[in-house]
Amino acid sequence: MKLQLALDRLTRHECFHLMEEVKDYIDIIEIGTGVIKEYGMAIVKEMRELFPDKLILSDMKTCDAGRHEAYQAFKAGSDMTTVMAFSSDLTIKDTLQVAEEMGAKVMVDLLEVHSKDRITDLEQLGVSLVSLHVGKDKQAEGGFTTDLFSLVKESSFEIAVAGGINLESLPEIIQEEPDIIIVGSAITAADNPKSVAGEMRRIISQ
Ligand SMILES: O=C([C@H](O)CO)[C@H](O)[C@H](O)COP(=O)(O)O
Repeated sequence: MKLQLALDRLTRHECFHLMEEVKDYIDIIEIGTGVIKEYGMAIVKEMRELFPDKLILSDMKTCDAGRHEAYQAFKAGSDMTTVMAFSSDLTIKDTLQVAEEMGAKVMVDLLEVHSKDRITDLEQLGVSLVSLHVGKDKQAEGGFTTDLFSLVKESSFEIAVAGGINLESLPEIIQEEPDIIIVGSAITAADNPKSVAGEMRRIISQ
């Protein structure tokens, strides 16, 4: 089980400072959508240079122009990019094709997908990694809960989970054995990010 740190709603300086602080506990650095919108692909390139041993996911949240955006992410040094599950099949196919060509990976974001039919479509498109995700705004009604796993039950996907996951919710979530735990604010907005990241790593490694 991997721990992915989502760098969202942070300045460039805060992103690098935080990563330095928690790097020992993190497997995947997620450059958040808003951070990419603020600083462009340049910040992905800089992270790649500073953290050559970490996996990097650019949270592009692509919903159109899949080929172009996938090239942007991978050419900047990302190991993974994200595409929205509600996008056209053609967008998802193009993104997957570029990833294959570049030896990289695509995480399909299931934000607001509730239909098992879409899950079947994604399997048929050759998707291998999805994220069960409760969006930031939706978290006002509650964060990620284990009920969400039912959407992908019996699928063969690798599963990532995201949406307000914290030290309190983590122990129950790991019982479902997802492949990737994505955590943002619980670490980035903590008084002591290093101690929260360390504790999360300890819980995941148990
Ligand atoms: O993808 C995310 C969200 O849509 C904001 O861009 C976050 O990276 C993800 O939800 C993890 O962050 P937290 O919910 O703060 O843990």
